[in-house]
Amino acid sequence: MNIDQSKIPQATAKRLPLYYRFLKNLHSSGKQRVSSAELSDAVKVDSATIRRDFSYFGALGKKGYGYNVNYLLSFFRKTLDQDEMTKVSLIGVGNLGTAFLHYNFLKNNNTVISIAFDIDEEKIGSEIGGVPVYGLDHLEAELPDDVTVAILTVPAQVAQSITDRLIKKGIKGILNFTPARLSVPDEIRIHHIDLAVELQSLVYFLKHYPNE
Ligand SMILES: NC(=O)c1ccc[n+]([C@@H]2O[C@H](COP(=O)([O-])OP(=O)(O)OC[C@H]3O[C@@H](n4cnc5c(N)ncnc54)[C@H](O)[C@@H]3O)[C@@H](O)[C@H]2O)c1
Repeated sequence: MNIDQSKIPQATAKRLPLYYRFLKNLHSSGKQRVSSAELSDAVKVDSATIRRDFSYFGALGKKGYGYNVNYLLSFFRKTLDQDEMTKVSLIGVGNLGTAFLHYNFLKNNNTVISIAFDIDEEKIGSEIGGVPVYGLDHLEAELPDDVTVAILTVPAQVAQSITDRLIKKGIKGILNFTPARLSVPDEIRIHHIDLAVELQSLVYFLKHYPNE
């Protein structure tokens, strides 16, 4: 089935990796079908939302049968480009950056950090978690053209200038962990991740919706 991916709402697209991970586990345990109620319980998304999400990609669960796990998995694999390895760069090999380099992204999807940059002479030339660390001076020379995603874990004050260089070099998407609000051209995609905001939101929900 051919699905126009630009028609999938962003909120739905964001839940795909969640569904994918759970379905992969189901598949490896030998399960062939799953109901939206089971899925809902596992991924903590209400079943009406799941049914709506799945309807965008033509998976219409049958009453009393549920969804075909194989069909969904192959759809997700294609949609999330799981058949292709996505190489990612990481800039700033400090506390956070080092933890990411040690974390095995491959475990859950086909994303791998393949190259890292820093300015610290002690880190430059080393390998951390199997990933080579280069000097930021060599960004333009060393960043391969097929790496189009970058994770930013540098101090906030240098984030914008590094972002400008990354974009010039062809980076299309940035996962920004720094508190800096970055200005980028419209065609560049930035996702901000802020643990403090997430924590605050968690505490807020616990306080105001304790029984949900
Ligand atoms: N989003 C979150 O939830 C969250 C949580 C913790 C920290 N942070 C942010 O993440 C960033 C990194 O935090 P950390 O604790 O790992 O800091 P850190 O000081 O341990 O690491 C920063 C690294 O960046 C390197 N660096 C400095 N200037 C550079 C440059 N111009 N080019 C390349 N590398 C450079 C440093 O040598 C160091 O290795 C900070 O901006 C911090 O505020 C975000």
